[in-house]
Amino acid sequence: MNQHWIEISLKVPSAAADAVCAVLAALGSTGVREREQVLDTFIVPDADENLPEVLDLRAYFPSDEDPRQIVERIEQQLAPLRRAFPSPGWSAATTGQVSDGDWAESWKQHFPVFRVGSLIVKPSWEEVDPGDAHVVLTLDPGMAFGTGTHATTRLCLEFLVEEFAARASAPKVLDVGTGSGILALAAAAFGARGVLACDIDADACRVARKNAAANNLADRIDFTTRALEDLDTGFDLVLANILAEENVRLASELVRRVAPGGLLVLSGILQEKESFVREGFSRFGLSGPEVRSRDEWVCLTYRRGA
Ligand SMILES: C[S@@+](CC[C@H](N)C(=O)[O-])C[C@H]1O[C@@H](n2cnc3c(N)ncnc32)[C@H](O)[C@@H]1O
Repeated sequence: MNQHWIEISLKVPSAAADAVCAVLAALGSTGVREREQVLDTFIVPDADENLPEVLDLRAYFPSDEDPRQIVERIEQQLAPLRRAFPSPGWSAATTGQVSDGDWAESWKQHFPVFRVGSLIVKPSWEEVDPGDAHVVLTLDPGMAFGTGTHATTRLCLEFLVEEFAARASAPKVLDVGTGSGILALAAAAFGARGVLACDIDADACRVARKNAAANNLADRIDFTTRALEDLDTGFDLVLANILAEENVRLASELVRRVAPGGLLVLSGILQEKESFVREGFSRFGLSGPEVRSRDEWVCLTYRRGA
């Protein structure tokens, strides 16, 4: 499929970048890049880190829209942000049309089809032959984290594939920090008997619901923005791909939600933070952890006593 896209270029002061990306997403952008990088960042930037003062953004819209109207709507929506973040760094939004042959090729480098055991995750623009895979999920890059390309997500997917292959009964699953919904979708598709997925970010829940519907899994997963402490308990698998600090901060609430004999999977942990997380979970009498690692990330799986 040779799909065409409208590319919007825009320079923005870095302080306004999050708000600008939210505006672009709300206006229908299917993705935003900063130079060659995809804005799918896991690590909260260090306050002392020297970020460039001006970011050169590229946002992509489906080509069935009128480019002039897109620019007009963007400029209208950005007017309050230009006032709130006064800077000489702002540029006007400009458009060009690109085809799969150019930007989407580099997009594809960031979001290739990938396989984890019996699971295939693919973007909607790719057709795949499932072969002997049990599950094929379609997930497009959007404004929520989690197309599976990040090591922390991949580690959780590896866990899910192995766990579902090994267990005799269908588990009840809680996905804390669902982002795009990828882990919840995988669990539901592998046959979980119930999946609850939460995220503090309402936009993430909206994207995740859309992804669930696109994969015919909407009736198998409940998405919520409710806080962890307000959620049910008694889950056989609790997945938390959130940062090390957040895992430790939520430790007792996470453990409380695991059913006796159930598993707690903690991801989003840089290797250098592993001992900090182990320490944070040492007081609960859990067994483990089993450790998986990829790049500079680790994923810890604990089991609660039966
Ligand atoms: C790194 S993303 C993980 C997305 C997806 N689960 C994956 O594995 O790719 C972390 C997500 O956790 C959410 N999050 C962070 N802290 C949270 C909390 N305390 N409760 C619920 N969600 C949280 C963020 O909004 C973000 O969407």
